[in-house]
Amino acid sequence: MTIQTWPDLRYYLDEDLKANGMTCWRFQDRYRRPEVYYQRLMRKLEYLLAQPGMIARARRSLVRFRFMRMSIATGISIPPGVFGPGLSIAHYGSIVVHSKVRAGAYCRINSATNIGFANGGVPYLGDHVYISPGAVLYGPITVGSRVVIGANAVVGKNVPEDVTVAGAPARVISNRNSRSVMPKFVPFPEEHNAASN
Ligand SMILES: CC(=O)SCCNC(=O)CCNC(=O)[C@H](O)C(C)(C)COP(=O)(O)OP(=O)(O)OC[C@H]1O[C@@H](n2cnc3c(N)ncnc32)[C@H](O)[C@@H]1OP(=O)(O)O
Repeated sequence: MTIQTWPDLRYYLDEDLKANGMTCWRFQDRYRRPEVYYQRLMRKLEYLLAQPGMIARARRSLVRFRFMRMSIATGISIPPGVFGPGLSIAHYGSIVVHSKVRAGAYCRINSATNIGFANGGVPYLGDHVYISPGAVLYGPITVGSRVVIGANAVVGKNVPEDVTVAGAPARVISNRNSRSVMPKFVPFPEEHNAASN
């Protein structure tokens, strides 16, 4: 699912706020939560990229400019169209994600992480994947839903659902899933919840 319509955009913005522990967006949050502001500009850009016409193109240029400026200010480089609804970016600071990566809903990503291209492809991540600080994911791999990637893990192979992996190279260290490490405010809706715990 990607953002195509105005209701899609509203849905993504609402789920992103929930996943970041917020109930509404106020002007001052641009300065208090710059990583969430970055994310909102990313969602607006995703919406505008799907709109035809001259006006949309003009608005797209403006939003893209503000998005790029926030990218430099926050150190976050997540291209539009990568993460599903309910993304939660834990802190500003270096986060780099390749534009072809696809990730599901309600993922949480920490700083000093990199999800990138290698061996001819990029990772595909399921829902509710928790990425700890310093993790690197690369290559044409699949990371199952509700996985925890440990701090400083180097992940270059497929990871099954509902496990915790850590180390370099990463290996499964337990069958604990991301429910145990996600903050309480990250939603686990029923449809994303079937196999957890
Ligand atoms: C600013 C902020 O606060 S942002 C938030 C930052 N914090 C985080 O993101 C939390 C990151 N947490 C981790 O990395 C944790 O280690 C987890 C969640 C991956 C694993 O936690 P647990 O399931 O409790 O694992 P546990 O501590 O029992 O360790 C099990 C084994 O894995 C090893 N292990 C755990 N984490 C790692 C790791 N990141 N890298 C390598 N080995 C690890 C342990 O040494 C232990 O090995 P042993 O059995 O040989 O002694």
